[in-house]
Amino acid sequence: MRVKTTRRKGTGTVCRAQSAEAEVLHPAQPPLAEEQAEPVLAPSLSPSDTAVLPPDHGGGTHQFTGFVHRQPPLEKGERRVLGHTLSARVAANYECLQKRSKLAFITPISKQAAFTPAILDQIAKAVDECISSHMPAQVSREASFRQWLDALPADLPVGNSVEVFRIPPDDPRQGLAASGGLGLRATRPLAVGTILGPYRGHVLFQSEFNQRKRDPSPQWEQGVFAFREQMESFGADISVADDISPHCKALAKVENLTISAFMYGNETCLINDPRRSPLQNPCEKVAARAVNVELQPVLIGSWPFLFAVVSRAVRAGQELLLDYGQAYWQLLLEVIGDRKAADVDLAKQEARILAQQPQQLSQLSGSTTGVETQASLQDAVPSCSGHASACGMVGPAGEGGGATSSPAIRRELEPGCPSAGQEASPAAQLMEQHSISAVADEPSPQLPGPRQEHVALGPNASTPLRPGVPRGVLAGNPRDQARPIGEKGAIAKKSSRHQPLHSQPRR
Ligand SMILES: C[S@@+](CC[C@H](N)C(=O)[O-])C[C@H]1O[C@@H](n2cnc3c(N)ncnc32)[C@H](O)[C@@H]1O
Repeated sequence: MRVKTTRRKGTGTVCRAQSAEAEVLHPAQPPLAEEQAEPVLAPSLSPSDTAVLPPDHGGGTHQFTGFVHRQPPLEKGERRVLGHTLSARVAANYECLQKRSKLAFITPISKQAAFTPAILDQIAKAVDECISSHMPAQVSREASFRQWLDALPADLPVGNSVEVFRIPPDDPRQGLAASGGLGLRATRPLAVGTILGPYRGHVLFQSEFNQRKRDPSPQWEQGVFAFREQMESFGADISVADDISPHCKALAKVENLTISAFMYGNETCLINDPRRSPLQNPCEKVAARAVNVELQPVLIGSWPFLFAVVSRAVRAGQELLLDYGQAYWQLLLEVIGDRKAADVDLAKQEARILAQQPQQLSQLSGSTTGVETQASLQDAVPSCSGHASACGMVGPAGEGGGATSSPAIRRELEPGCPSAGQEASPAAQLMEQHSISAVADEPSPQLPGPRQEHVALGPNASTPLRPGVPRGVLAGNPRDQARPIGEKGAIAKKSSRHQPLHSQPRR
């Protein structure tokens, strides 16, 4: 969701005093009788009959989901702020920007009339109150803005005004219930401006995100394409308009940021899209009244954080719904197409190998069953030795599953692997003797090659789940510098082999 900001001076901003004085709100907050926002409430899930509890992130395949109780541990250099786990590179930029920040503000970035200035003010105040109520006791209200920033809590809870539920089988949205989908609903009436919580996730530069989605953890057993699908499905771009503020020029020049809730998410990552059949018709439009939540970027100091905020009054029991945007669904369709093509390709290869050489393969593996033969074949497929992780390969059979034997996947994922000119491994030589490599190396016309992806939406496009963002100089490395963002109101997607498609992934 790349959102053009039309921030009005003096609105939607909470100014925190730099001095030892108490915080100053300005402008004065007008009372909003009907649309009184509430700060995020204490954590807990309502134990209703259909409520679903999140899995722990603690090993086993169940960790591979969006909504997790415990997030993965921090990697070296990473930092967790307000539910946003910043990669080491992002964290370095964050620290640098915040250190130099002259902005002692909490500023929701206004976008496309989603919220009135009064509601933006209210959001700013609610964020401030929510953060303050989760600050360590030693950071008083009189702390300087810098101290306050340094002490921002690692996470903020989602209150018990929402609960997770399983989508019922009679839900009119095609495929949502069948995929075992979860959703989020209100447990009581929610007013416009209510903050549901941070959109918790892993914040990466776009280039890091592209690398990460090709590099699943060794425990992931469903192939690289399925991993990518999940990463995209829970991804959102953190979008800040270039002219967000004269104080934030540096930020506007940072490379695009993506946040993925996959394996990191809280309840907010379960907010569904209201479209009926977006996977059949990704261009399906959404009636504004069907949407009741926005992913709202809020600048805290000089850094944008994403919060899920109620944008239309919600009744108790009503599902919370977010317009993912057409670009999301177009990209998701593309990703699903890639995954299916890889599956088909793999199945074909395995069938052909088994049909052609069952006897020899049995002898080769010393086994007599087809299953064992497949397993030993996967063992024999040359791997990117020493590059397993960087190449996105999932290792030997038993760890990575059959998907790694797909040449298409290897083509896409093995930039660091031995090239054709290099000496083949003993296993590869053995395979060659048995006519296996010819099959494995056959090009697959259905499969896409590596692609460069970039999705950005202009201010007039409907909001995709993936917000777009900043570009820039702060990334330091020229390779990380901004890529062009599309024309206003347009979708810009670069693909070396594909026509521009739009948006996003799914589970
Ligand atoms: C961010 S997740 C939302 C939570 C998801 N339902 C779950 O159970 O994890 C986004 C995914 O939910 C599914 N989804 C959301 N809205 C949908 C809709 N209107 N129709 C079909 N699938 C939908 C898609 O699989 C999509 O990629």
